[in-house]
Amino acid sequence: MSLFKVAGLVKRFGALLATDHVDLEVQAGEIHALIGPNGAGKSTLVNLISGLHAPDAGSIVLDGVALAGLPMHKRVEAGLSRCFQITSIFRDATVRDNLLLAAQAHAGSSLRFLRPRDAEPALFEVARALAERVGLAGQLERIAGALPHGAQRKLDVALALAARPKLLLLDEPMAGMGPEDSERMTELIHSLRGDMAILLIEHDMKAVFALADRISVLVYGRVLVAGDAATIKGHPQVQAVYLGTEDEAVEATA
Ligand SMILES: Nc1ncnc2c1ncn2[C@@H]1O[C@H](COP(=O)(O)OP(=O)(O)OP(=O)(O)O)[C@@H](O)[C@H]1O
Repeated sequence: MSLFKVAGLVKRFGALLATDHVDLEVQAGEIHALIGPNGAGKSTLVNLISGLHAPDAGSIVLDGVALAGLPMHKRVEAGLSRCFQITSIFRDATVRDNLLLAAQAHAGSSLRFLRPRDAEPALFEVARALAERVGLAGQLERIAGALPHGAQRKLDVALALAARPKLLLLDEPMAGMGPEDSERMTELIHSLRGDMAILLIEHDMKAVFALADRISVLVYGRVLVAGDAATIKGHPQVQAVYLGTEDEAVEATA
């Protein structure tokens, strides 16, 4: 049984069908990439999943919990965590303070039974472990806004990991990165494999093909095809969408 399932999801913006009866399944521990040309509806789908938009129809289920209709914090409680295209860090605070805030926000019942004097070291340890997880253990005292772009994106991932998600949504984690930082981010995402399921929205095809167990191709709001990297690479309609003319792309989704 899949960990995460989207079925018949629809979102309209006026006359525009931005999400056209989308079905999507992510297995536990799987990295599932969502690709598609500009305007295909990737961000809209991610916004529906995370709760920024309300769907017009369809269901979104994570580990048996129906997410559609739940406020964002309830979705986080259900096991969903999201990294944003624009980083959500506190730029004037240190890396440690960013992580402490995130750790505290998600500590929930795990700290309730500790005395206050024991809770603080426990939070510091969570913050340290999160920094280590993303390769920022040596940067804890640095002001987050002064970190290089690649390190800020890593911090963003660490903040999302603080929620200990079952499903991590990564929205263009390589955006604005040079080849070296992209390579490092690919390694980081690879290191998360198995600990949680990941839904990866990314334009960097090298990273997508290196990481994804399965890929769904979105075109004009619809899933054109879903499959492993070999299936997607060899799919003539996908090639038409990416390499062909607009007409071919329209035919591909017809
Ligand atoms: N809030 C909105 N109001 C009206 N139309 C919208 C809104 N958000 C997105 N759209 C439209 O929905 C369609 C899908 O856009 P979306 O941003 O989801 O695509 P995308 O695949 O994420 O594109 P990109 O790769 O460029 O980020 C586009 O035609 C876009 O103009």
